[in-house]
Amino acid sequence: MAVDNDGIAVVTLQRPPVNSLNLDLLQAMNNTFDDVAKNKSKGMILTSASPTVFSAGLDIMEMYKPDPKRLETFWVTLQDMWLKLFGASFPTAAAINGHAPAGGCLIATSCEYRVMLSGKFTIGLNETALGIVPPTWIQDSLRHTIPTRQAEIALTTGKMFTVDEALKWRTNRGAEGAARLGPPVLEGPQMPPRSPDQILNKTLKMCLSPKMALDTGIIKLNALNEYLVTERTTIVDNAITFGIKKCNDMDINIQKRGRRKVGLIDETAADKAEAIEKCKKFIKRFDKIPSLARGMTKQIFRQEVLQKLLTNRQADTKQFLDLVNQPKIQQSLELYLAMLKQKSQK
Ligand SMILES: CCCCCCCCCCC/C=C/C(=O)SCCNC(=O)CCNC(=O)[C@H](O)C(C)(C)COP(=O)(O)OP(=O)(O)OC[C@H]1O[C@@H](n2cnc3c(N)ncnc32)[C@H](O)[C@@H]1OP(=O)(O)O
Repeated sequence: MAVDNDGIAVVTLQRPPVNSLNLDLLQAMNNTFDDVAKNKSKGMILTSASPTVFSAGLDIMEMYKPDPKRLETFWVTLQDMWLKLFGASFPTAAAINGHAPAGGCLIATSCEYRVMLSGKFTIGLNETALGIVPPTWIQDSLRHTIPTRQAEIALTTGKMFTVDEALKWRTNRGAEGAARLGPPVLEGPQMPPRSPDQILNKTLKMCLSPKMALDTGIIKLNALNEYLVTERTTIVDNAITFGIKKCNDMDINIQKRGRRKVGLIDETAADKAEAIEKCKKFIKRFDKIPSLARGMTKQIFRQEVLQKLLTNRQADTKQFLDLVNQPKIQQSLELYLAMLKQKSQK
């Protein structure tokens, strides 16, 4: 842990090669979170010493052929880590400088703010894809971060989000929708881009002109009708071009406005230093907010989710121990470890 001049603690996970969460690392995290609270730090930023992995999630070695007592302590320590981090009264942010699967995503979603490095990294709760049901409180962490519907789809599909997807969700309207209609007809001498309103107003003006004879007016209206029907694609393209130009003139970012944000991460950064700076900026937002009021408001906001685990802690532990001790799960863990080893040797 390093505390900067502003009193913000930067906590770096440092368990090579992939910061997998074993009992020792979880205990060290818990002690550090207690220190941050005791020192009355202004806030805490979690990051990783690895250049490519924030955290690979739970250390599978803790669950494979486990010692029963250690396994129980491992799970209770993980619960403690989550209760301390999710329930921390001080501001928390994650500078996610690499992959964050499963338990890695849990740490990130337990924080209040997330900045992830742009690049080929992924983040998400992949448990379902591994044949495991994520415990309620782990599901709650995601549901607390992104909209319920997207959380349900992500959890049931074991979705690992790319950085871009984590920031945004699927597209609906906007620039990409326009692209689906084909390339817009750009400005030219024959067809300058005009809004549909401009075209109709001009025709109406012509038709209402006292100089216009009735038969000429009818001919013109018929011509307009034919034009609207046969040239509808061009008209739509022109309307889109017109809209895009207007948005650009008004400095409106249509690319961003057209996409729905999933918000699993709040911002991206080019490197770790920038990610930490952005996290600090988030924490400094609370400089003028009384810290007691802030902390209590956060805890009330998160209370329901925290209380659910506190009430069901023993049952949750028993469920985990029963699951891990199943021969079928032990077999899956063995296969998964072998697969990871094989992949790392390639
Ligand atoms: C199957 C799980 C059953 C769990 C049973 C019940 C649990 C209920 C609780 C549910 C809540 C949380 C669950 C979890 O967190 S489970 C862990 C899920 N994590 C993953 O699936 C990530 C696996 N790792 C990776 O995908 C990659 O390692 C990663 C993208 C993170 C990094 O890739 P990179 O190429 O940089 O590194 P390598 O893959 O080469 O790995 C290097 C060495 O590290 C070992 N490794 C990786 N991840 C783990 C891990 N989670 N636990 C232990 N060891 C891990 C890997 O085998 C390599 O080892 P060697 O160098 O010795 O070959």
